[in-house]
Order: sequence, then C-alpha cells, then structure tokens
Amino acid sequence: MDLNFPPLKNDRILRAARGEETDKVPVWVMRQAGRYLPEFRATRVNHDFFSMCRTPEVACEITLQPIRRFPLDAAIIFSDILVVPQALGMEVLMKAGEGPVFTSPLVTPEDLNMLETPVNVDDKLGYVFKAINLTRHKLEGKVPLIGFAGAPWTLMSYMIEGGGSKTMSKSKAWLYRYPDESHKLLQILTDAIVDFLVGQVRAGAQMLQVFESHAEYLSPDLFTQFALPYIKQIQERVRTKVDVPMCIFPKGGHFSLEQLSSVGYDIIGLDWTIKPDEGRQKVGPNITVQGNMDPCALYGTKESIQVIAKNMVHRFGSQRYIANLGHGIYPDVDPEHLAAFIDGIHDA
Ligand SMILES: Cc1c2[nH]c(c1CCC(=O)O)Cc1[nH]c(c(CCC(=O)O)c1C)Cc1[nH]c(c(CCC(=O)O)c1C)Cc1[nH]c(c(C)c1CCC(=O)O)C2
Repeated sequence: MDLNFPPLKNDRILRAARGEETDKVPVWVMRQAGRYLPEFRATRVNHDFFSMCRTPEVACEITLQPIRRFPLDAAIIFSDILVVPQALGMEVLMKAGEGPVFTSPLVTPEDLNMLETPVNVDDKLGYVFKAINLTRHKLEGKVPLIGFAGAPWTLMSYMIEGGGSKTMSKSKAWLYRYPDESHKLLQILTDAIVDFLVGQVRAGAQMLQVFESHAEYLSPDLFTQFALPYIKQIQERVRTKVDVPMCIFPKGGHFSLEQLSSVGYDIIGLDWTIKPDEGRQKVGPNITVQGNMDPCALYGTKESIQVIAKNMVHRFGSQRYIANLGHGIYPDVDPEHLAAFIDGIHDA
C-alpha cells in the first residue's frame, strides 16, 4: 500500500474535532454515498451491495460521488457496519427493499462456537483497507477520509435479530438471560472492531466514527453494563496504536451523553431528538458535537432547509461543531436539497 498521500487542502473537520478554530462550520452527511444519488443507483443496478463493498475500485468510486457534486468537508468510505459479522463467518445478504438479512442468526449461546475467532482483519477485511488507501489517493487531498465501524451492541443485536427489528427483544433477551455469554460476544466483537479501525487508519483513514445505532433500545442500566465499557475499550485500545479524531454516535441515547463524554472520544454525534443547547451542555465544553438536523427537514423547500440549517448553527455555535443530519439521508431526498443544506451551513 502506498502511504505517500497528497497534502490535505481542507482540514476544517479535523480542526473542529481537535477544538481548533474553523473559518466555516464543517459539514458531512451520514449515508452521503447512497441511493438518493442517481449515479449511485446507476452503479447499484449492476452490482450486489456487498460485492460493491468488496471491490475497492467500486467502493472508491461511490465514496467520491457526493464529493464531486457537493462542497462537503469530508468523505466517508463506502462500506457497511455488517462487514464485521461477515468477517466472523456469518452470512449477511442485502435484500432490496428489506435491508440486511442474516441467513443463520445467533439463537443460543452455543452458537457463539460457530464464530470464526480471532478475526485476522488483513485476511477478512483487507478489501476495506485497499478501498480506503485507493480513495485517499483519489481524493487528492480535497477533504479528509472517514473510516467507521458499528459498535459492539449494535452489531450483536443484528447478529441475533438477523435483520431489522422494532423491539430488539431477541437480542435484549440475551442481555437478561445470558449476561456472561453476552459479554463474551461483545468482547469478541470489540477485539475485531479494534483491529479493524486500526487497520483503516493505517491504510489512510483520517477520522473514525463508531455507530452505536441501537443505543435507543437500551435502558440506561443496560447501556452502562453492555455498551459503554466496550465503546470505552475501543477508544483506549485504538488510541494506543494510531492517533486520529474519534467520533461516537449513540443514536437515541440521550441518557448516555454525560457518561460518553468521559470515555475519551473527541466528537459525540447527536440525533435530531435532542435540543442543540441540551446536547452541548450534556457533553461539556471539551468535546466537539456533531449533528443533528432531522433528515426529514430535507423534504422541505430549499429556503426552509437553509433557515433550519442556519438556525442550527446558531444554536450549536460555530466552533467545536460539525454539522450533519441526526441520522442517514433518506433515499428519496432530492440531491438539490442536500446542496441547499450544505450551503446553509457554510453561509451561517
Ligand atoms: C445500522 C447501519 C447499517 N449500516 C450502517 C449503519 C449505521 C448507521 C445507521 O444507523 O444507519 C452504516 C453505513 N452504511 C453505509 C455506509 C456508507 C457510508 C456513508 O455514505 O455513510 C455507512 C456508514 C452504506 C449503505 N448501507 C446500506 C445502503 C443501501 C443499500 C442498497 O443500495 O440496497 C447503503 C448505501 C444498507 C443497509 N445497511 C444497514 C441497514 C439497516 C441497511 C438497510 C437500510 C437502508 O437501505 O438504508 C446497516
């Protein structure tokens, strides 16, 4: 892998992450490479979703699509959080209109024996490292490249539910009925995630985001027992090997913000259900906040989007702040409306 990268021309997001002054508020959008872009859909018709993730040239091309169109301040590598369960030997398919489906989800703790551990990330996930390295070169220093992984609880819940769920009752049942085995699974995932994130930075990722998308299903006590310790461990262990800003996004986990502010992440991502001042106050002055416009606000007019975007910047303040949506952009959003959002942020 060629690690001689072109010089970075826009470091706004890295500056905001480190608490340094920024001329404009940096902005990127979760799922910015995705189905709302006609060029993504055109590539997607010819490919299976996970084959796209496994082909570095395709993953690179899709990562660059939104960067060519919009003045975004970061790129995020095209991949999925479910590549880690796949690396542990589980089969995951992406079904059109249905989302991810595991062919054999975990049912009882004995099923943990089927997981192929420890994961050699170079063998199993080397395709992500190659995609990152290629993309960092192809970006030509335009903006930083973000790497990511799902957090252990979110991945555990997918591995047990086998796909989407309204209640997470099967995976939460594990937490209550099999706490020891749940910890065993969470630790297996944590070990794989740490190596995976370190490998992404060594390949060229300049910032990392950990997605705890299923925080919202946990009670504060369950979060403290089964999510927080692993989120903390990931930060500590990754940081002993590489040094880039790290973001944790606990979707729906307002109750966890104070606790999360003490486990070492540079950035905490907020969903749209919390007021900017309240989120800011909960994470404290030494952490950068990211978020949190309602993704559905992009269905409004361009004018209304700009008003909401500017108002959001005023409420968060322009420093130690990274603008984003409160969750991923939806597939039926007009790309021109995303452009209005980005302009609204940069002009605020
Ligand atoms: C939970 C989760 C997943 N994947 C991810 C999360 C965490 C963020 C979140 O809470 O949404 C993370 C993810 N998924 C994808 C990215 C790529 C980078 C980006 O542009 O943000 C990232 C960062 C591509 C994707 N991941 C997926 C698509 C669409 C797949 C398709 O084209 O069929 C993309 C572009 C599919 C996916 N992948 C997943 C689901 C539930 C789905 C189906 C729902 C949907 O279709 O939006 C699992």
